[in-house]
Amino acid sequence: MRRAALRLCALGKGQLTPGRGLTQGPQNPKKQGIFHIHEACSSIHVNHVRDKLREIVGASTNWRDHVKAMEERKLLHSFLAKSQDGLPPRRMKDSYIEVLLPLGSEPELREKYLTVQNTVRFGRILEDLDSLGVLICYMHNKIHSAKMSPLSIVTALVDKIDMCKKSLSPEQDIKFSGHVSWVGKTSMEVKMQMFQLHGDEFCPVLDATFVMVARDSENKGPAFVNPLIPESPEEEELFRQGELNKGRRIAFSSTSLLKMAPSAEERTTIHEMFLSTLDPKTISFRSRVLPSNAVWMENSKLKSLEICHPQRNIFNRIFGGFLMRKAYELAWATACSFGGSRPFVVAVDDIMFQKPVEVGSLLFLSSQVCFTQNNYIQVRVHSEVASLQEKQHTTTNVFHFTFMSEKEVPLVFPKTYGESMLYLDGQRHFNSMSGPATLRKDYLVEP
Ligand SMILES: CCCCCCCCCCCCCCCCCC(=O)SCCNC(=O)CCNC(=O)[C@H](O)C(C)(C)COP(=O)(O)OP(=O)(O)OC[C@H]1O[C@@H](n2cnc3c(N)ncnc32)[C@H](O)[C@@H]1OP(=O)(O)O
Repeated sequence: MRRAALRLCALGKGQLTPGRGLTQGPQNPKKQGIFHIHEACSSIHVNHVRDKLREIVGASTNWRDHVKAMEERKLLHSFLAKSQDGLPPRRMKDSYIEVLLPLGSEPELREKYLTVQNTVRFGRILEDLDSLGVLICYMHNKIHSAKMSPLSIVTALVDKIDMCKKSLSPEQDIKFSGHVSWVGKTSMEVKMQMFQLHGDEFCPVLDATFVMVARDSENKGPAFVNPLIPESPEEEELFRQGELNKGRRIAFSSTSLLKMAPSAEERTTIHEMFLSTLDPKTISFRSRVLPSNAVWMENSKLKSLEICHPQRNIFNRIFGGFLMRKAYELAWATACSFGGSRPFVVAVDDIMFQKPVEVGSLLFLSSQVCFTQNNYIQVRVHSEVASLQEKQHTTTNVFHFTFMSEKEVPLVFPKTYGESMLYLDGQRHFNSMSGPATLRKDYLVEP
């Protein structure tokens, strides 16, 4: 079964090894998973990540110049490699970056990340991870003689994010690091970690794996990426894991309920739920009665609409991080309204960017509770786009979030066959989360 993508785990120092597998120098932070404060000096400021990206893709800060600049990217086509063999291999440390988010020392920056409960907005962290992942891939594919890159790198998948620390403080500096850990022909796996300052040490709080895909200068077709050469047994293990991850993703998608019937056990679950909603007074399959302490799935929905303005775009596509933040915040509100108390996110399952969201489109987000158990609420967010001219809607993403509520929550009951499939899918995502019972209340992550 597929592992949950964002998982809260009890973490002892040393459970994560930042930059693990990297062989030397400043790229090899302490194996124990802790940075000392004086080691933070080589980091770039979080605001510079986007400046650097702008420079690399040749984007402007205003829309009119940006459109022109994107047109000019056509000229970069000639720099694209005809085959992967024509590209020089890179090492993991070539793409290694450290980024500082100085929440402690820059109060004006803190405002952007602050929740009303005085914790860090997790949606903002998702956005930063997305931008960092793209920058890391550009470092891997850097052409040393050119300032701009002919590649358009897009986020394809948030494979997993493991939270490893209790609540994130908005008053302590945060540090990110990451590097490319595996490459295919046109795709790259990126591993990133996040640390927060405690005393004079940066301690691990989050571990993330994204998959990015390289496209040509105009983002119209695939483009080759530089090969990756592991340099040590640790790096070889990371690379091998990347290969296994690819196989695991294929296997997981082939058993999707969109392709295959539910298992016998799952069918029994659904039938028993159906029987428990039949009205004993009428011998009929049609009269349905909601059991006590339960909610019909259709009554657990929240929806939102975004008009996709140019502000958050790359290659005329809306940033993946922005989409993740919007979906996450809607899911949080859905869990809050369903459970009637404050929810804490415990898992984010793989977020697949199936289709781009074009600047100017309408983005419809639809969030729904699809499975519950004890204090846990499994929320699914479906996102689709429509252009202003055409009425036709296209699915771009499906997000799965697991929340833990302060109180026990009602059961959710499907009425239709389609809702039953949503229920089973939610259950699969919930069960793929390892050890929810071990999660503690102080492992808080807010919207
Ligand atoms: C006022 C003006 C303002 C302007 C501001 C401008 C500022 C710019 C600078 C600041 C930038 C900062 C923002 C950071 C941007 C972040 C990037 C994004 O968000 S990007 C936006 C958000 N993202 C999007 O919009 C992306 C939307 N999605 C897509 O476009 C497509 O689905 C696709 C391209 C990702 C794949 O298309 P598909 O037809 O399937 O392609 P192929 O069959 O050719 O396969 C190619 C390779 O991909 C692999 N692979 C594929 N899928 C997966 C997967 N799920 N899982 C794993 N792997 C996957 C597949 O195995 C193969 O690998 P390999 O064997 O070659 O190694």
